[in-house]
Amino acid sequence: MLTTGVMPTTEIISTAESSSSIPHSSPSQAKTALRRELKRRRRALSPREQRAATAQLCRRLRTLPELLRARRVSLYLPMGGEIDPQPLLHWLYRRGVSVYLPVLRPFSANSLWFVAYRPGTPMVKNRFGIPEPAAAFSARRQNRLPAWALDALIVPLVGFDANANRMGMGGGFYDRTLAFMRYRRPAPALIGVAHACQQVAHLPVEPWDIPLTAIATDAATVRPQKR
Ligand SMILES: Nc1nc2c(c(=O)[nH]1)N(C=O)[C@@H](CNc1ccc(C(=O)N[C@@H](CCC(=O)O)C(=O)O)cc1)CN2
Ligand SMILES: Nc1ncnc2c1ncn2[C@@H]1O[C@H](COP(=O)(O)OP(=O)(O)OP(=O)(O)O)[C@@H](O)[C@H]1O
Repeated sequence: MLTTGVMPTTEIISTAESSSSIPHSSPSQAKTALRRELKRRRRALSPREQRAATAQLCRRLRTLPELLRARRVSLYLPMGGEIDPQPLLHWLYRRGVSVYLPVLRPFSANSLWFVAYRPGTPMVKNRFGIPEPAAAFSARRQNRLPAWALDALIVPLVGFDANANRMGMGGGFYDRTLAFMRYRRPAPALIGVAHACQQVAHLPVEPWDIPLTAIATDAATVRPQKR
């Protein structure tokens, strides 16, 4: 359901590109307005609503087969009202799963590395103010993995729809990092997570979008219909 009133859905859909090349155009006004509205919605949740949503989300994530069989998992540290996957950490550590965080890759615009996150990992804030493993720690090869070596990624979403299409922060970080998934198998499971209130009726599918395996919220699990 598109309850934002920011833009008619048809206008949002009409911004989808049909070409297979990856244009470096600025995002459409409709997409920018929708992103702003969805970020406002999640920031508007009270601390109590945030805590309840996080607990429900993590309960749901613990039942997903993709996470039950994963040995190497990435998650993220939340900002700006994002739903918090951190209660999952103890469950993962207890089961001997290796946990990784996304780190902004140096010398490679808008793409990510995944760096080991365990007790004692030295942390700094990145340019967006999000804590991430410190540069010297991330620089050591034994502390990091490329995305293809993970079994599952928990991916933060700004918006999603009933067909598990996603919208992120707009930097193209995850799409660039996961672009290999178009040709390389096996590929990690991609589990998008968001608050239920971040669902909209339809999102445009961009040529560079990498499809998610599933989306989990505090209220539901959404899987893409057969393509
Ligand atoms: N928690 C978290 N970590 C993450 C991501 C994310 O979406 N959430 N990312 C997913 O790609 C990557 C970082 N990408 C980002 C892309 C854009 C902005 C950004 O535009 N920030 C605004 C303020 C935030 C807001 O508008 O709410 C800014 O710095 O001005 C932040 C992170 C890796 N780590
Ligand atoms: N594989 C890629 N190679 C080059 N540019 C890319 C690639 N994927 C996405 N981009 C660029 O990134 C920009 C942001 O894309 P989009 O608006 O879809 O971000 P998003 O999916 O919301 O962000 P994120 O992936 O960080 O969650 C677009 O301008 C797009 O051209």
